[in-house]
This record gives sequence, structure tokens and C-alpha cells, in this order.
Amino acid sequence: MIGESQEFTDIIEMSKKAANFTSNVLILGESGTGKELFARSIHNYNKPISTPFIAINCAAIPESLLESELFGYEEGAFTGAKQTGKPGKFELANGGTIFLDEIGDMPLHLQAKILRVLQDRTIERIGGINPIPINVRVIAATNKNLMKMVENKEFREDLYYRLNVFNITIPSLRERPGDIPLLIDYFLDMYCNKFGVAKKGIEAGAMAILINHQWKGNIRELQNTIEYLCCICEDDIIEVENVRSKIPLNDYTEMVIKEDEIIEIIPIDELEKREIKKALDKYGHTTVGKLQAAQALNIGKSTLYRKLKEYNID
Ligand SMILES: Nc1ncnc2c1ncn2[C@@H]1O[C@H](COP(=O)(O)OP(=O)(O)OP(=O)(O)O)[C@@H](O)[C@H]1O
Repeated sequence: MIGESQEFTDIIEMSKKAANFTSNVLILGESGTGKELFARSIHNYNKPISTPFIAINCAAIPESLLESELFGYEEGAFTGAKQTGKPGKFELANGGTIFLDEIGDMPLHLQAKILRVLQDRTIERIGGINPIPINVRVIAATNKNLMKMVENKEFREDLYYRLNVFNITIPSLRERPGDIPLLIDYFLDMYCNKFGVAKKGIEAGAMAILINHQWKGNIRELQNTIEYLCCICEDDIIEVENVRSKIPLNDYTEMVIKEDEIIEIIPIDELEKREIKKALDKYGHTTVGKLQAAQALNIGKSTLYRKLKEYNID
């Protein structure tokens, strides 16, 4: 997990605390901020590898199937039910963690059922008659404003408080721009390694655009951008032009790049070489031209000849 900003280290500390208990955790944050990564990390911390972690995306499953996915069903519970019945995600997560992703999309009638599971610590398969005891920790996540949903009666208040024992609110990337260079370095390493090329560097201007971009898709968008840059940049250094092909400049980044160009530092020998070439272009490469060039540069003729040799000019 990459990040050194105060905002990030604070939630890492909170996650470590949560990981030491089996209390429920609610992870909030915009899309792509790392909610699933946090959920998996909280689950994995200090636990045997065999402890189950079962994830379900409540927004990706049609409402009609969600109930049977969560709670399972008994043989012949409904038309199309498998002969043998099927355990639900809660049962599969027994002894471990169920990760309810996009909990804000959970229909109200299923919210009531989940609340019952958390209170009674038992589940009932659809069509089943015997409650099955379960011991599961719930980690739920959403990018919706759950508190507002509670106010609007779209999310059950009692379930909200049951889930919100530990609250991890992940700040957006815009709120912690200091972490962007670290993440860029991490993803450059990852993708250059994956594509079997030497690790690429990044020009200061290109870095300025990336740091100042709005990153509405957060770390996921940054990750995809770095993957793209590793693919299209054929040189060792990712330049402004490469980044511009993906991220349009805004007024601010345009200004930052201009400033960067203005204060570009040129090594002294490079500067000397450029000025000598300029003088020779002006006066010509003849003996007389070289004499005039040396005078214009305010150096002796023999110094000019020495430098021509040193810089391999002429
Ligand atoms: N701190 C981090 N360090 C390194 N990689 C990260 C970090 N946070 C997130 N990522 C990476 O960013 C991508 C998106 O993360 P993840 O899927 O956990 O976000 P999410 O908030 O669950 O997204 P969504 O809301 O869309 O489900 C993943 O590839 C994840 O590995």
C-alpha cells in the first residue's frame, strides 16, 4: 500500500487497529481510492492464509439474484434452483470475512435481512427451515454518501450503525497530492517490470501535469495512465508530450510547465558548446572566421582550437 501523507498514514493506523478485532468495518471513499485493497489488507493482516475472504459486489448482481447469492438456497426453493441447493456468500465466508462492496446499492428488503444476520449470527437459506449459525466479520464499502441515504430513508439507520463500528474514510487523490509521485514511481516499477523494459524516468514538467491533474478516477485512473505511458513512451524518460496525449493541460499546469522551461538549467560545458557553434555558424569555419569567432567569444584563438577539439566540433 503506497502512501506517506498524514491523511493516508492515519487510515493505515486505523485499519491496523480494526484488523486486530473482528468488529465490522465500513470503508467510504470515491471510486478507485483503494476500498477493496483496504478491505483485503484488513482481512489478511495477522491471519492464516486459509481464512476465507468472500467479496460480493452488490451493484453488479441483479436484485432478483442478490438474495440467493448472499444467503444461498435449498433444493427446489424456486424454479431453476439447483437440485442440490447452494450455499450463499455468508456461509462461504464463515470463520472469515464477507466484503459487501457497493453496500449503498443494497435494496432495503435485503438490508433488513443482513441486519438480522448480524444480530442473530445465523442465516437461513432460501427455502430452508433450519437456521445455520455463522461467525462472519462484515467489511462493507461504498462511494455513496451513506449518512445522506440514511437521512433520505434509503439506507437503514440501524444497519448503518451496525456496520460503522470502525470507519475508514479514504481521502481522494486530490486531497493527498504528496502521494502522487510515490504512486507514480511504484506503478512505473510495476509496468516497466511487466513489459520487460528498463525503468523509465519522468521529466519534471510531465510530473507537474500528473501532480496537478484532478484524478476523478483516483488511484485506478493514475495506475491506468502510467500503464499507458509505459506503453507509448519509447525513450527512457517520459516527457510532457507523452503525458499531454492522455491528459489535457489546464491553465495551471500550462503555467507550471512554462516556468519550468524558463528556469531550465543547462550544464556549463553544454552552454559553451552551443555558444561556440553559434559563433562559428555566424563567422564561418575558415581560419579568419575562427579568429572572429574567438574575438566575439572573448577567448584566445588557441583556446578556441582546444575547445573545438574537446567538443568534437568542426
Ligand atoms: N495505496 C495504494 N497503493 C497502491 N495501489 C493502490 C492503492 N490504493 C489503490 N490501489 C490500486 O488502485 C486500484 C483501485 O483500487 P480498488 O479497486 O481497491 O478501489 P475501490 O475504491 O475499491 O474502487 P471502486 O469504488 O471502483 O470499487 C487497484 O488496482 C489497487 O490495487
